Amino acid sequence: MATSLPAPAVMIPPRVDLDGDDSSTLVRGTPEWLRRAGLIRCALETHGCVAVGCRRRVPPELRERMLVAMAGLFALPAEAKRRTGDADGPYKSFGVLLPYMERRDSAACRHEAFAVLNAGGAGAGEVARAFVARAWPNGNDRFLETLTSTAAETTRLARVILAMVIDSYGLAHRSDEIVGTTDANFRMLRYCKDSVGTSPPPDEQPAVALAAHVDGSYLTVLFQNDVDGFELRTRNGGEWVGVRPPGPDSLLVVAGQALVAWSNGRVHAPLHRVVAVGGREDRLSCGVFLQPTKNFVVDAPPELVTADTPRRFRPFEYVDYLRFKHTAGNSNGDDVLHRFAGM
Ligand SMILES: O=C(O)CCC(=O)C(=O)O
Ligand SMILES: [Fe+2]
Repeated sequence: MATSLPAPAVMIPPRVDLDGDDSSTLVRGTPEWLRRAGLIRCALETHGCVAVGCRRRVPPELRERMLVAMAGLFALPAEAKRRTGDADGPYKSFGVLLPYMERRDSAACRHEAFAVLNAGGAGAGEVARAFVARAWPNGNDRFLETLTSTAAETTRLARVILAMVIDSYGLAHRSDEIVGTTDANFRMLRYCKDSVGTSPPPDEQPAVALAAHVDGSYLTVLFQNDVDGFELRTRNGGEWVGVRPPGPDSLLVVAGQALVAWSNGRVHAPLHRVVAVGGREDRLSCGVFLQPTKNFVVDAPPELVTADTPRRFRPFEYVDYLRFKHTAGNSNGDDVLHRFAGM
């Protein structure tokens, strides 16, 4: 009798609503803000991810519009997509494989990604306009408006979540400086059903469409269409579990290594990947990577270095960490921060 692998475990990340109980906004510093901040922090320490509900900032209509816009972008001829790529410019885009991915099997080729760098700060509008002008020389105002709104709102949300985590450690007086020195890169991904769309035979592991990695950001805030495939490795057991997407009302927040370093190892940045689950449609996902600005020195505050929790990482400039992580030969596994800055 044929044996099959057990069905992969699925986790449903805890969900925290940021909209407030009525139409009011959640007010910073209030007991309710701190209560929800505590839930987010706890989820990031335990699982490295959390789902957040935020209809006000990123309403389902905007997500839907962005997903439709992305389908149009990915449907462009390869030549138009390639035009958006520029190793030296702000468009680290189509077909650009990071060194750590090149060394892997064809998994790296099973997805396409566009990155619009610095999509959340001053000058974000210019960057988005330049990106769109490269993809559509005759212009595409609708795409530009959708990209700009989605990147801006998702970035704002990511900054609120980062402030909540910092406040939740009792360090509200440090939030403004840390949150104010962040960059946000917006990323759009497609996992093509033609290359990943067949379910593996029951006795085989699923095909990996985005190689396992950790994010370098403080936080990554993602949403997707209804094609699953995101998996993470749990903190203690180390097994791969599928993450059930939180639905059209919420976004998935994944912790990255900058937050691990800042929190002196309290937050967990999970190793994650995207696998083919077989489908009728392409998987589309997008989101914002909120990270320290290049020359920001990431350093755990003295309040988080205690007798029980001695310093785990030396202070480092974020750009040096990125350089280390993207150097061929330094894999992008969950030990990269430890190898770069571990004490
Ligand atoms: O497609 C996804 O949901 C995950 C993307 C991701 O992990 C990344 O781009 O770092
Ligand atoms: Fe990632």
